[in-house]
Amino acid sequence: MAHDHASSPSTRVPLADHQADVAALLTPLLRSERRALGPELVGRIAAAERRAVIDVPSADNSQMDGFALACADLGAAGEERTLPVGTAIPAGAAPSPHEPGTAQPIMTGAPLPDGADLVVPVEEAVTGGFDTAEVTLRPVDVAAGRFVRPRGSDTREGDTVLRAGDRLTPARIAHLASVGVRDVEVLAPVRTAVLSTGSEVAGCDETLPDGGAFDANGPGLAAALADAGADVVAVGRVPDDPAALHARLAELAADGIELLVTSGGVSKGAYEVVKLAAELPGIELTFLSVAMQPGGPQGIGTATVDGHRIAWVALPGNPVSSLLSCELLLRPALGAPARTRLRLPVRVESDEPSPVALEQFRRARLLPGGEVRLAGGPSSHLLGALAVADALVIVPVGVDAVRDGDTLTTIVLS
Ligand SMILES: Nc1nc2c(c(=O)[nH]1)N[C@H]1C(S)=C(S)[C@@H](COP(=O)(O)OP(=O)(O)OC[C@H]3O[C@@H](n4cnc5c(N)ncnc54)[C@H](O)[C@@H]3O)O[C@H]1N2
Ligand code: MOO
Repeated sequence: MAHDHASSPSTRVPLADHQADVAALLTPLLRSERRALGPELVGRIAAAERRAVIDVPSADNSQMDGFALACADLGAAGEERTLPVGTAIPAGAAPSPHEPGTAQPIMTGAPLPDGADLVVPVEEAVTGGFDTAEVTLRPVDVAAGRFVRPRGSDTREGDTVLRAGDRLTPARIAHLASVGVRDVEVLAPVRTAVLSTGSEVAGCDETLPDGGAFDANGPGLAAALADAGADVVAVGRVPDDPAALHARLAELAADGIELLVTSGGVSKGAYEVVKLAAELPGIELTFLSVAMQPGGPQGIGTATVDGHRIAWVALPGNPVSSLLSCELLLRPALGAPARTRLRLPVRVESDEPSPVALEQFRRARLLPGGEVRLAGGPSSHLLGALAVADALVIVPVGVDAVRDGDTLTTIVLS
């Protein structure tokens, strides 16, 4: 059954409210799974906190190939001292206490013996070296702790090294491994289907009908949803025929789809296929107008087919509208980490009007000097400008124009 909330200005729904509704729809789909650390986890989103199992470094160790010794056996900085060469300490050794009065060869990463308190790098040996009986050192500095990496100076046992919502990156995976974490809880990808609606929409391997459009939304939404952590298992198209859409829903239900994202068919035309399909049994969709541009017309609800319930987010068909809606509604609802938001001065050639009742999202390029320049106009078919944009400038409700030099909140997309 369809519920159509009128879209007069007074009934427009604030973006934040619709974001909350989409998040609530998807929350039951967000489950976690335990996975061993591995390269396939790059981009996955942590579902639980993890803490360091050990101190890193695990012992005070040497930062240089050189000589471990006691400050007391050296003179002032720059002064030469000749010392007998003691027992060498390779990385991985468990050294005995420091032999007082000696300079013990020590390699980078090897534990500092008890009683030694600095390392003089081998480059500061004037004569002799690792394999001579004596070495003459002229250290440029003799401070205790020189070239010693203290135990736990990177991370301490018990430190939080991963929080729920963090995205796993190569550096995070390296850090987790270094502190003894072997596996992590990550969000299980939501089994998702993307359907582009519209009889004018053709696949890139098809002949374009007169006046038609190649399907931009299927590939674009699939990529954006995968980037947000979804498992996109089906990407398809349906014509403006509610029966065809209904038949497709049955296939998706049989395939265990948990989330359906459609584009198109939600505005005010005579052949709005999603709205028409919403009259069919098992479908509960609410249509609304969100106070945003692009992306005003939206739908949300469920389809229950053969006892299988699919969460359904119905996005508008214009390519920029669907992709921006995915960014603002579905990405956070899938648990992806929030994008960086910066307050930046905006550069425009001349005043750019903005609908005062709507939160407007303008495509933009970040400038090297910490400013941002609008790219292309506000129309929601201008996909080329979105393709080169690395930022979205938010023009809030109540603002009627962007003027050169205005400072506005900017979402960094890259
Ligand atoms: N009388 C009104 N007309 C429209 C309104 C309105 O409030 N009153 N809203 C406009 C806004 S805003 C948007 S956004 C669109 C949304 O329309 P639909 O969701 O019904 O989308 P369609 O009509 O199916 O398509 C719109 C546009 O996008 C092209 N399109 C659709 N799918 C794809 C695709 N997969 N790949 C590439 N291009 C696609 C389609 O050909 C149309 O040009 O409604 C406005 N109208
Ligand atoms: O909301 Mo529509 O997306 O402005 O073109």
